Amino acid sequence: MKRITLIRPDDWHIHLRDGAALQTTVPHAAHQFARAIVMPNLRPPVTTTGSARAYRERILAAVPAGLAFEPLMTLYLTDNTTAEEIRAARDSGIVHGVKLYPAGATTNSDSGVTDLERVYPALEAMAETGLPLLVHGEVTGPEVDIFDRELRFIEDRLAPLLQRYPGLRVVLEHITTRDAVEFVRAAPESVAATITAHHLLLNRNHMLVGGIRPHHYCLPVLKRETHRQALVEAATSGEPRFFLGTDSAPHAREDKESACGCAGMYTAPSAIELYAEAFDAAGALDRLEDFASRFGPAFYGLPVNGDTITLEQTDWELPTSYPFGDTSVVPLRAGATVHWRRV
Ligand SMILES: NC(=O)N[C@@H](CC(=O)O)C(=O)O
Ligand SMILES: [Zn+2]
Ligand SMILES: [Zn+2]
Repeated sequence: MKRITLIRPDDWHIHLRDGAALQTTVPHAAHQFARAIVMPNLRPPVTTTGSARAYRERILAAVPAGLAFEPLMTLYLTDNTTAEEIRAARDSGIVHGVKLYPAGATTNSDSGVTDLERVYPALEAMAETGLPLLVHGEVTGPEVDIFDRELRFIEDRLAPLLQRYPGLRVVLEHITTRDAVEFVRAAPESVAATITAHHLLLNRNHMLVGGIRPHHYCLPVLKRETHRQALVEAATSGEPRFFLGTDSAPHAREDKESACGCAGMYTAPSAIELYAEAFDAAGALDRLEDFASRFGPAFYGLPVNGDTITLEQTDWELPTSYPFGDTSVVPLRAGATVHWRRV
């Protein structure tokens, strides 16, 4: 039986939600990962260090006894974020990034940035202090096809932004296209990208062929197979600027299985196993540890974790759903087989 031991991984992009949902999301994350970059798109969003500190306490209160889990907090960038707020965040030691959601791009992004010019003072402070900008890289104009929104963001928004702030540290989150891979490769070393397990495993046929599958709908939306292949190639390349970020994004079952379903896949319960499947399929299991456990800490200037996890190639079935507050959440692979398992 194939087995692999890794330095304990971290998740550099997760949605834990809030309130009762934390009782589900935090244990799932903490069983997998030592640390996670926690996205701030709550309602209302986490826009200040004070609210990040309070959210961090609520997360820590949901960590199961006996597990160590460190939430790495982020602020939600708005048109009104000041340079002082950025400096306070940096000085706090608990905030590790600032998230740019173009207004209207994704779940709970209506308080997002309407025009990059409005956040120049905040970006300047980030470039000065080295606090990374974490980017949901999609434009939102109704005239732009949903499959082109990442590329348009890169060319029309991100490239000029990096010209203006060459020192700015940027993580292009949950990349989905060959174009994004090429952009990161050509960009300065201060630019990196996270890649999800679902974008390594699925293409848009998995969402649309044989019936529309709301649990395979996320943003940026799944792309064609050639893009998936480019992502696998990047993730398994050993290049340190591509690292693990699950973008695990739970929504209540009824909000997904709906005439207007929410975007997001819940991958936290079996995230590292799903990555192992993708790396194994590419014949690159020996590259998983760097991607999952070393490159993220290196980018964020943090030490690698001191303990390990072991995975073995065994089939097991994921539950069809998990409790989620007073409702339920359907994970990716619900009721189906996962081919790797933590031991
Ligand atoms: N990825 C998603 O499809 N959804 C995320 C938001 C995001 O990361 O864009 C969510 O918060 O639900
Ligand atoms: Zn996003
Ligand atoms: Zn996300």
